[in-house]
Amino acid sequence: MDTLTRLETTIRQRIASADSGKSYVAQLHARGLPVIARKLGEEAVETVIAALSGSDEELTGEAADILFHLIVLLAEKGVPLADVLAELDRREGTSGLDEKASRAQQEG
Ligand SMILES: N=c1c2ncn([C@@H]3O[C@H](COP(=O)(O)OP(=O)(O)OP(=O)(O)O)[C@@H](O)[C@H]3O)c2ncn1[C@@H]1O[C@H](COP(=O)(O)O)[C@@H](O)[C@H]1O
Repeated sequence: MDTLTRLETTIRQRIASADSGKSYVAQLHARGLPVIARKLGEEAVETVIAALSGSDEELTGEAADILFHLIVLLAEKGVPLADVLAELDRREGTSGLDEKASRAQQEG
């Protein structure tokens, strides 16, 4: 099992355990979706700041934080990480520029 899938399994177990005294994930779950979504937004901002003015080490840490909180958000919503990976697989090999051009054509 890869790192992100193992992390998703742990996160889902923590959400199910609902023991917020012992688990940060369970604590986030108890605080609810708006708090988790806000946390993801904060981590995104911190990642941008690290990219623009931080070290590679800081950016690595912030990138890990954002991936972690994204998987918490997906788990909270019941969206499997596998679905996101499948969507990326589906997009594989299609240039973003080609996709954008075909969208512009469809929109007239
Ligand atoms: N990968 C992570 C991980 N990355 C970051 N974090 C936590 O995410 C939080 C990041 O928030 P901040 O840096 O903003 O810190 P903060 O100000 O204390 O956060 P808030 O008070 O605002 O919520 C910190 O408490 C980090 O410890 C993580 N907590 C847990 N995991 C993984 O999740 C698993 C389950 O964790 P628990 O639910 O705590 O058992 C762990 O075994 C790890 O594998």
